[in-house]
Amino acid sequence: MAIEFTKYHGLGNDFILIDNRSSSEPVITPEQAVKLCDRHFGIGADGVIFALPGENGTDYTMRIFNSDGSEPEMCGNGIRCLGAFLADLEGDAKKSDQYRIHTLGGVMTPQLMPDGQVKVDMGIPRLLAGEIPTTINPANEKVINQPLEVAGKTWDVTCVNMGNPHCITFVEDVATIPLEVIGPQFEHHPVFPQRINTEFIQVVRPDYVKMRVWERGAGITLACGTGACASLVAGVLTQRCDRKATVELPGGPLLIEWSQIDQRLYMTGPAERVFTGKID
Ligand SMILES: N[C@@H](CCC[C@H](N)C(=O)O)C(=O)O
Repeated sequence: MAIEFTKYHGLGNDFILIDNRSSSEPVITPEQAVKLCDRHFGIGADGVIFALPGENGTDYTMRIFNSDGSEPEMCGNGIRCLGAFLADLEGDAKKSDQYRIHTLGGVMTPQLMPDGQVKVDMGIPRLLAGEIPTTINPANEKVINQPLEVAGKTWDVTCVNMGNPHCITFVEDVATIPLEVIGPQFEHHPVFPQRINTEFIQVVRPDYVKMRVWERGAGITLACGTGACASLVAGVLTQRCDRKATVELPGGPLLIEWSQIDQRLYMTGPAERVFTGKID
């Protein structure tokens, strides 16, 4: 059976999107996803995203496999791509510019903006150690500027769950961080029982930061939407950032706002269709 797919990216964080609306289980296994994501022997992507029927009164459900076949709860760049993909699939039948999407990390709401960007209500960040999850602190305490030994060095880390888990550390110069060496050591550190996404942040101004990321299950990527949101939260909690800032990633900028009114995170950025194809 041939399966149609569309390749999208959000700032170079790239995904294979599959119309899975006629079934509540992904039509591709995690093992097949690993093969499709391979950049030499497959299509090449950071993950495979499925558009499934909505659950609990939502419009649709998003599920995603990382390029290593693991299943994360959420993906920020991916949900912008999913919003654009759904609008394409619905075509003239589209009734709204906004979708309520069920994910394993909670309900997220991407909205297609008139300028082609996608703005997403990413929900309220969770900050307790037990919610990350991490054993750095007792389960009912936050993890803000806590020392963590990784690769023979002590890093001050702040942990934030944006549906998926993030560990943020602030550095002088992101360009000097040997991501491919220390990224895996953060990801597999025993204090993170479900592994971790790790963001290194250089604060240029309170409203402009540079970020590099090592993603759980995908390694170095050009952008991470949930990571950008988690990093802004960490920047506010440690008095380094304004509540609204541009996060500059290797693939380009995301605008992130942590609303004082409803305490929710809002992420605005692009979602680009690249090509369509068929998997035999
Ligand atoms: N790139 C994504 C995050 C994808 C999931 C992540 N690798 C995880 O395992 O949590 C984003 O844009 O948020």
